[in-house]
Amino acid sequence: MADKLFRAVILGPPGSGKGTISQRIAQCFGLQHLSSGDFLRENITANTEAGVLAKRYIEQGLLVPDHVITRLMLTRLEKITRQSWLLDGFPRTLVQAEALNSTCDVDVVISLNVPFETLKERLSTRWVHPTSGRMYNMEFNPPHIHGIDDVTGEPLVQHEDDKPDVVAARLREYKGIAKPVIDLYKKEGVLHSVSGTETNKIWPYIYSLLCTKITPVDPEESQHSPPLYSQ
Ligand SMILES: Nc1nc2c(ncn2[C@@H]2O[C@H](COP(=O)(O)OP(=O)(O)O)[C@@H](O)[C@H]2O)c(=O)[nH]1
Ligand SMILES: Nc1ncnc2c1ncn2[C@@H]1O[C@H](COP(=O)(O)OP(=O)(O)O)[C@@H](O)[C@H]1O
Repeated sequence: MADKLFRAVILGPPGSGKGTISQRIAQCFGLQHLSSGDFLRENITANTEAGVLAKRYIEQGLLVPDHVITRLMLTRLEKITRQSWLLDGFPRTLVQAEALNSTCDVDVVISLNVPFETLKERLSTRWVHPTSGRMYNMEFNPPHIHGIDDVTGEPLVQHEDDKPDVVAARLREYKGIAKPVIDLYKKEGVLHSVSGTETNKIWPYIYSLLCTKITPVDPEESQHSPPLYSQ
């Protein structure tokens, strides 16, 4: 079980906790965490051709065109031949899921269901440290010093697409687009749906599920590590 490369995908609307849960999975199970959103933001910062194009869509709360994100992600995945991975934010559309399927088999898909009101609240109070991807929630897991990353002391930023006007557009768009992706993975028998309003309550289920498929890097530590949130 430990030797086979393991490929996982986490699905869920913006704000459902994909990034937060992916960081825990990566830490506990040693998977490489690949976030399409982080990857796009890196491209925007580096001013690549794909980044310049993506920026126009992201600022309006729209999805980046399938061919742009698919090329970026699949090129990245081709280079990862020896490490198990977890995709966060990709695939988001049926076209993307089919493109991924044509290159590899996915072992597990985790789909997060979180109520709409909870999502809106979380996104409008989300701030990040751009270099590391560390996420904060101004009400729930705030930084020690307002607006400053706990580890580096650098300023936190709010993603353009987490600003209130854009959030509503993103959530509306997600609903219709995600269903065919979820249906595809259900049909393939790899889908595991988890519902809840709190990451800490969802996490034990995900941890147990993954333990049936892959060996934790450090089982002792992962079972006893303190929760990120106190809710
Ligand atoms: N209130 C609350 N906030 C959470 C919880 N889990 C994650 N968050 C915060 O909600 C925001 C969205 O989470 P994130 O992991 O970025 O979601 P993603 O958009 O699906 O990747 C971030 O600010 C997180 O710190 C939770 O259980 N409760
Ligand atoms: N797979 C994708 N397909 C199209 N656009 C994407 C994809 N992944 C990310 N994006 C774009 O980047 C933005 C930020 O993505 P991400 O950080 O994953 O958002 P969140 O974590 O809030 O769900 C999205 O709103 C979208 O415009």
